[in-house]
Amino acid sequence: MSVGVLGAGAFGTALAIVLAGAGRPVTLWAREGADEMQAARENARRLPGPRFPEGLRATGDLSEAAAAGTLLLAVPMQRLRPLAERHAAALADRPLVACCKGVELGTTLGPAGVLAEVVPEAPRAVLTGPSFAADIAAGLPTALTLACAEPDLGARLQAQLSTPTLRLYRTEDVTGAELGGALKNVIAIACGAAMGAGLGASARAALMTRGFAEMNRMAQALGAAPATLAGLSGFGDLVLTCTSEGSRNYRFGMGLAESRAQGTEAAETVEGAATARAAAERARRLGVEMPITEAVVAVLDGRMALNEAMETLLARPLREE
Ligand SMILES: NC(=O)C1=CN([C@@H]2O[C@H](COP(=O)(O)OP(=O)(O)OC[C@H]3O[C@@H](n4cnc5c(N)ncnc54)[C@H](OP(=O)(O)O)[C@@H]3O)[C@@H](O)[C@H]2O)C=CC1
Ligand SMILES: O=C(CO)COP(=O)(O)O
Repeated sequence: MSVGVLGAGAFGTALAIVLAGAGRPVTLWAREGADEMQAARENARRLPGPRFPEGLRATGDLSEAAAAGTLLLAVPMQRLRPLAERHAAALADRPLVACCKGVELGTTLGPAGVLAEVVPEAPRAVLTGPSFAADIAAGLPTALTLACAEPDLGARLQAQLSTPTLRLYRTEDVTGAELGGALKNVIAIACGAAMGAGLGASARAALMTRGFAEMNRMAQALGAAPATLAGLSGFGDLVLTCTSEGSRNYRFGMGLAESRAQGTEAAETVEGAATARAAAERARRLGVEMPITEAVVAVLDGRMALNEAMETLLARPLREE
């Protein structure tokens, strides 16, 4: 089965490389620079280094990629709706796998919810979990979650998108999988800020653990299963992103501590910034407490300095774990 990847950022390119390397014919659509990539056999701008396998073709013509049997949508979360709206007709009749992590500003929907609104007739799934694009493209072992509410389609996509180095686990809990992938980026910003401020590894462990608790509160309020949050898409991705400077969200948090990140959200893809705001809004509406997320938003919006945010978290009433 052929695969079309829409969005030639780091992640889309890495997925295209590993799938083509495993023998799937893959067409990678880039809105800019496709001819250069196709000639150089490399995405020098977004994922420099890894070479394109023979079965990978880059194109600037979306309809070529959209003709594939399965489509992976690998653009940042806040860009998913404009992309899907613009190309709704081309996306309408084949499985769409959203590969973005986040909550949409305004609607507070995840990627599956956005696709359900824009292209309701297309079967959909979400691919999420702990993986850096560079690791996937280098053929390093990686395990991800493929979430699909339709079990038969989920099983087909799991088989189609697994390779000898990219191992997919399946779940029908789409809400849990997408919230795990979205909310861990907010906690990664908090952890990066704590480490950047020199608060130490114990403080980071506390933020990860209490962050995981608030991820679970939000997810369960929306009907997700705790087991999904404990899996690759929640706990797994939280661990990766909160402990590695390979993460853009974590690095962005470190930058906040050094007062050099405010206003730089647009410089690279930092999904946790918009997601923190959207998740905090959703949590307030649901009556769910998310103190770390609220603290991240307060710092991002310039309403609190980082040390004030930490003091506010530490001054919360003592309670049972
Ligand atoms: N990088 C990683 O390690 C991982 C990323 N992800 C997720 O994948 C998603 C994408 O991230 P990533 O690939 O890293 O991001 P990048 O910043 O590397 O690339 C984003 C890509 O999206 C393209 N894009 C943005 N807006 C549009 C649009 N309206 N139409 C078409 N293309 C558009 C950009 O095009 P252009 O180049 O022309 O600007 C760029 O190629 C995020 O949700 C991220 O959380 C998930 C796991 C791992
Ligand atoms: O989602 C990721 C790892 O699973 C990538 O993390 P960043 O977006 O923070 O770089």
